[in-house]
Amino acid sequence: MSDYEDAMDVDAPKDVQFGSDNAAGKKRTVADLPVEAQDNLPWVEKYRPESLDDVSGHQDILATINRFVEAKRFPHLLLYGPPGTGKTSTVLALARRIYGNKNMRQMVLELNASDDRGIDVVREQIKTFASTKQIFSMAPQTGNEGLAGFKLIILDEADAMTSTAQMALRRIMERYTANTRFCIIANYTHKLSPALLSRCTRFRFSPLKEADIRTIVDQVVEKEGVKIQPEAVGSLVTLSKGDMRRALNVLQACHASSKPLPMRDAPNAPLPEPETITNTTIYDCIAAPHPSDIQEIMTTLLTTSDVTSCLNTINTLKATKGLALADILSALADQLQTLEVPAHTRITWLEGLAEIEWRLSGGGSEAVQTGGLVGVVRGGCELMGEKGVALT
Ligand SMILES: Nc1ncnc2c1ncn2[C@@H]1O[C@H](COP(=O)(O)OP(=O)(O)OP(=O)(O)O)[C@@H](O)[C@H]1O
Repeated sequence: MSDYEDAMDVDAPKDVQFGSDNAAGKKRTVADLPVEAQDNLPWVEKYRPESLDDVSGHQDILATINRFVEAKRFPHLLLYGPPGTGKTSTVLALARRIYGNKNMRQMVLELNASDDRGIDVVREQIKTFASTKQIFSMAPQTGNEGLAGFKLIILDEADAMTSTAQMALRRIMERYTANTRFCIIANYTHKLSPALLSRCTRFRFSPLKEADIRTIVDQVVEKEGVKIQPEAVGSLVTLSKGDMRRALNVLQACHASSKPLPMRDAPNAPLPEPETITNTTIYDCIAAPHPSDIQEIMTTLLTTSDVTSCLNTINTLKATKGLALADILSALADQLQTLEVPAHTRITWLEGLAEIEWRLSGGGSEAVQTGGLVGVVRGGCELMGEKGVALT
C-alpha cells in the first residue's frame, strides 16, 4: 500500500507496527507497543521526540514554530540542514501538536521524496490528497481547531526530487493553499528550485551543540541502564559531530556489544554484568582513529625530518589499527590547528590538507595521498627552520 493510500485508508486493520494505527484509527506510539517490541526498536525510534518540548536544541526555531501555532497562522515550511539534527522529528511533533495523535492519520501525508521522486508522485499522490476535502471534525481537545482545518503534506528528502517534479510541486502548492500546507525537508537547499524556496519559510537546522546531544544521551543511558564511563560519553558526544542519530546508534551498538551472550551449554544460567563502555569501545565502534594514534603520527611528523620513517609510522598504524587516511586527515587537521606556528606554516598546512582531502574524495590513491600528507606537514615544518614546533 502506498503512503497516500495508507494515509487515507481509515478502516484498514493494521498490525502492530511503529507509527501505524489500530483499527479504531488511534495512532500507535512507541508507548503502545508491548515491552518486548519496544526493546527491539532502534533507540533512534524509541526515543524520537513525541512533542516539540522533547526536541533538543534549536530553541529559536522551536519558539517561532510555536508562535505560528499559537497565532493559528501557518506558512509552508522548509526545514533544511545536515542529517540527524531533528528536522523530521520536529515536523512530526508539530503535526501531533496540531492534530493530536488521533487525527494525524487522516490529515498528514508523509512522503519520502527520495523513494517516490518522479513526476507521478507529485501529480497523483499529492494532488489527490491535497484536493480531497477534509470530512472529519477535528478533536476539540487539541485547541488548534483553526489550524487543524488544513492538511499537512510532509515531503522528506525533497532535494532528491527531480527538477520536473519540483516544477509540478510549485503549481500544486499554489492551487491548494486554501486547505493544505507543505513541510519540505531537505539536506541541501541548492538542490531545490528557487521558485520552491521562495514559497516557504525557511529554517536551518545546524549541527546540534554538544550540550544538546549530551542531554539526550544522558537520558538514554539512564533509561536503558547503559554502563559507560563519563569520559566515553564525552568522546561519543564529540565524535557524533552534531548528529544525534549517529550518537544514539553508536551508543546502542556499543551497549549491545558490551552485553555477554548466554552460554551454549547453560542457556538459563544468570548472565554476568555487561562490560563498561570505555573510550576505546567508542572509538572502535565509530572506526575513528584513537587520540593516542593521532598524537603518535603528529609527533613523528613534527619531529622527524626523515620522510621515509614518517611514512613507515603512518602506514604501520593504518595497517595494524585498520585506519582510513580520510579519518587520519581530519583528526590530524584538528590537532594541527591547535599548535602555535608562524602564519606561513599554518597556510601551507591548511591549503595542503584541503587539497589532499579533495583528491581523496575524488578517488585519489590512499598510498600516494599518504605520501602527500607527509609532504605537506613536513613542508610546513621546513618553513620554520631550526625553531620547530613546541609540543606539549
Ligand atoms: N534535536 C533532537 N532532539 C532529540 N532527538 C533528536 C534530535 N535530532 C535527532 N534526534 C534523534 O535522531 C533521530 C533522527 O532524527 P530525525 O529523523 O529527526 O533527523 P533529520 O534531521 O530529519 O535527519 P535526515 O536529514 O537524515 O532525515 C530521531 O529519531 C531522534 O531520536
